[in-house]
Amino acid sequence: MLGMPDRVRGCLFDMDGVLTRTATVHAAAWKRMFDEFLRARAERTGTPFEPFDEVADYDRYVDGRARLDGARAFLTARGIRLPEGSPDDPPGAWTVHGLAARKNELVQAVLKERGVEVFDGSVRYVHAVREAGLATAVVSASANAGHVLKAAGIDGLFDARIDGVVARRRGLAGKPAPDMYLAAAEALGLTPGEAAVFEDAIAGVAAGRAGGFALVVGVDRAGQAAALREHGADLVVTDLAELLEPSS
Ligand SMILES: O=P(O)(O)OC[C@H]1O[C@@H](O)[C@H](O)[C@@H](O)[C@@H]1O
Repeated sequence: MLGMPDRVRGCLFDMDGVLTRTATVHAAAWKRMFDEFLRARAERTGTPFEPFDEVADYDRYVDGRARLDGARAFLTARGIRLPEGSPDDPPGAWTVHGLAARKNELVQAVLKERGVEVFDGSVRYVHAVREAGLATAVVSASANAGHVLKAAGIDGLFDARIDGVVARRRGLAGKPAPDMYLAAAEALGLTPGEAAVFEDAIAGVAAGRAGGFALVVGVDRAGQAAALREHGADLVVTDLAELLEPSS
């Protein structure tokens, strides 16, 4: 039913890039923040400025991961060691917290200015899933998820939400660990074998595979179908509306 095995009784949706058109907002904010930092550091150390790649670096190091995890992963990949700092660090300070705070400042400014758009095919699919009697949850690394869902007008479509705020409070490991998806299935009263995962990020499909879910659907928004399959997607679509077609 709806492209899923019959044993599936609940659907667990990533948010940025699956439900809402916000992955590009995050990618642009990561680029602006890291480029500000990398340029200043290059000047200070007399080394060449190598910008953040909005596609390759985003997909590989930060997409789907919690803000601090993403900041750390990219810095480590560049061989840059910064102090961890603390949540009180001013945005832009040369610490993991400071850079993450600057990225969040940029994301929030864009969301405030432009609002949030949804993927219509995804919203139609969520409605169809609910009409079929299945439970739904949002599983997002973002600490801004509650605000984004509300701004998009779709917060009422989900029975549970495990987001960046909940993960921090409960000490859940972020994607690619399966913990957030497992917590969402549990919140719906389901086993992983009764739930399907919908993800556009490499770290997200990897979390779905690691959790042993009934189905992992990769949503390819950036021409990375092969990588999504390789890391855990059982099937890949470019839009969830494809799963509404009668042949599926
Ligand atoms: O910074 P936030 O809003 O807590 O979001 C954390 C991460 O959330 C994920 O959903 C995005 O794919 C990442 O790009 C983002 O950085």
